Amino acid sequence: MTQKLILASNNAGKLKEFNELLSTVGFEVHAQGEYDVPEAEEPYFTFVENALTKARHASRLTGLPALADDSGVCVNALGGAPGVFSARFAGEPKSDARNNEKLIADLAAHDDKSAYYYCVLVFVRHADDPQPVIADGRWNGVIVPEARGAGGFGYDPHFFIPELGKCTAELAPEEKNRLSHRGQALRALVDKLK
Ligand SMILES: O=P(O)(O)OP(=O)(O)OP(=O)(O)OC[C@H]1O[C@@H](n2cnc3c(O)ncnc32)[C@H](O)[C@@H]1O
Ligand SMILES: [Mg+2]
Repeated sequence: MTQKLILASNNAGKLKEFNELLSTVGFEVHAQGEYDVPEAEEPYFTFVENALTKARHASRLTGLPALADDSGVCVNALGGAPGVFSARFAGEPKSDARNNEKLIADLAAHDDKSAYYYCVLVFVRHADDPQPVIADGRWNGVIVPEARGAGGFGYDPHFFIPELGKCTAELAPEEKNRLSHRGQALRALVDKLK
């Protein structure tokens, strides 16, 4: 039996990756936008609290199980910034282009360009689920000043994987999903749901 699930996100890049990742796992996936769920507040300083809030919000408004993702890029020389603030690093309105510009400018004076993507997923069976299912994933890379590639979203044109010699925007969708923080987290989550 397929189980209906709400993806508690408005980010088109994430939704595309989740549709690819979840297509094989027996869930009928609906973005929260299909149910007119507005964006939830993300007031917290931890990924897990923001993800839990987003999942509960979507589940409360739809009456369905919900999966939320809170993620970001954490840059070591910047003390882990932009981290939980990745989506709005350069302020409102959200803009990948301005976020990337600010990241490159802030890092220009630093030799250490190492960074990692981090993703927490939270699944709730209902809005007040006392046992949310939580999984995370991490993907190490290096921030490069020149944009490369047209795939992915967000910081992908500047997130370089030394072992592949490519930025994550240069990867085929399947390759990104196989390696990414989100792919790792989703496989761990699905294992916990079995
Ligand atoms: O909250 P929702 O609606 O899911 O969408 P969002 O874009 O606001 O998502 P987050 O609050 O979790 O912020 C995550 C940001 O981190 C960045 N990010 C996360 N995963 C990424 C990935 O796989 N590739 C590139 N950038 C990523 C990107 O800038 C995202 O906007
Ligand atoms: Mg957000």
